Amino acid sequence: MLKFQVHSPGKVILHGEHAVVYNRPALAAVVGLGTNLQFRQEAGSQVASFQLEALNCTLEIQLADFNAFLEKFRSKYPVDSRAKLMEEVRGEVSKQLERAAGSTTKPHTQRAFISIYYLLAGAVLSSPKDPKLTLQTGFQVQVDTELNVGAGLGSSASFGAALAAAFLILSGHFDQESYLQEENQALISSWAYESERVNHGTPSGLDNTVCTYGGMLRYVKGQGFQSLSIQKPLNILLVDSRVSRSTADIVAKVRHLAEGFPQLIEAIWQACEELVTAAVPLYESFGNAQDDSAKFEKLERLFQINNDLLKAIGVSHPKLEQIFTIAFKRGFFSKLTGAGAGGYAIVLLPENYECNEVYWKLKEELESAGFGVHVTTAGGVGLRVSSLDD
Ligand SMILES: Nc1ncnc2c1ncn2[C@@H]1O[C@H](COP(=O)(O)OP(=O)(O)OP(=O)(O)O)[C@@H](O)[C@H]1O
Ligand SMILES: C[C@@](O)(CCO)CC(=O)[O-]
Repeated sequence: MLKFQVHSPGKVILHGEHAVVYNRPALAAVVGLGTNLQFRQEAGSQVASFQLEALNCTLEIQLADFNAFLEKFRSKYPVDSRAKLMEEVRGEVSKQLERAAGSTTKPHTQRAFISIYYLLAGAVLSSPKDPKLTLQTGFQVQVDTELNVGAGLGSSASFGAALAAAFLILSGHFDQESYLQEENQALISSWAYESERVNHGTPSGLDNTVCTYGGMLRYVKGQGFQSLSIQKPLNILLVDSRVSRSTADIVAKVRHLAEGFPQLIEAIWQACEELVTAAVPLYESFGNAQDDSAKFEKLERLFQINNDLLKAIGVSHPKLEQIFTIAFKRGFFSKLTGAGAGGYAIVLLPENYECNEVYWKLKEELESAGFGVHVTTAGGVGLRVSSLDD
């Protein structure tokens, strides 16, 4: 019986959030927090069951219903039509949820169920093993996460990448030994992107790419990415403003602003691009010299400029401003990350920050002001599959 686990990291955008939606480059990196998925096939079971800890719910799919759905889809559409598949899955899931719980299912749960059903059906329909593959053995999937959902750390892409890897292994696209091959990583990332599409209308593709491949990377929508060759991960403090918001809503508000003042906002995107260009060599050389303090100071300035540009497009929030002020007062530089209007801020931490008394004061002050604080690194490894003991 198939049994394995997947760890898929979350991400921070270091520079270029929002600008990336308008085809400008962004720099992003994985963080040391992520989603953990455990997959166990169960002999004799006819149910696929999903325990989603973050949403405090368990979702079930009866294999007989799922196989009937696949058969109907195959008879009506080309199996590689993702647009049709998403449409059909939305209909099927809302029927199933209505049957199970009336109309009481929360939006997060509904979206998670659509992602699960869509990615599972997509992986099985495109199986290289058998064009008529159906699921014969039930399984249990347990998903735990260290990422807050809807806070800018890419929980949806991390969740989608973990599901994609599990379902692609289940349907024979690759196995635990070959998932790191280039074409298999590209497949995981492309299905994680599909999961993102369930949540946002037009994601840039940045989040699923960085979660899958890891490290730190420069990304341009529609053009792919380049991995930065960093010497070592960067130390950062993630600060949770505890203000939740919807990425899709904020992206829509920024689009409205950009339509109202096209040249002005275009100039901001141009500045964001220059910022990424200036930042890349700094990140790539950081850590290769005895004394990095001059480079670190430049990075701090770039953090500040980037944050001010994001404030200019209206995606800050009074709680984020409070975080920036506390950090600045203690001599640290910070910026919002991701969509903004809440979610997380990142504070840049110097080498040996633990030996610095001011760091501990900063942490204490942020915590007593009610913010969630988590020290981590930016730029570690991407999605990993490993074996699972009982
Ligand atoms: N651990 C999880 N378990 C179940 N569903 C999850 C989990 N993490 C994310 N999701 C799904 O992702 C959706 C959240 O997506 P959203 O894009 O709003 O947040 P995010 O990815 O954390 O933020 P951002 O895209 O700004 O980084 C949820 O509605 C849910 O469907
Ligand atoms: C705001 C945004 O740039 C980042 C969200 O994490 C939107 C996107 O890239 O899709």
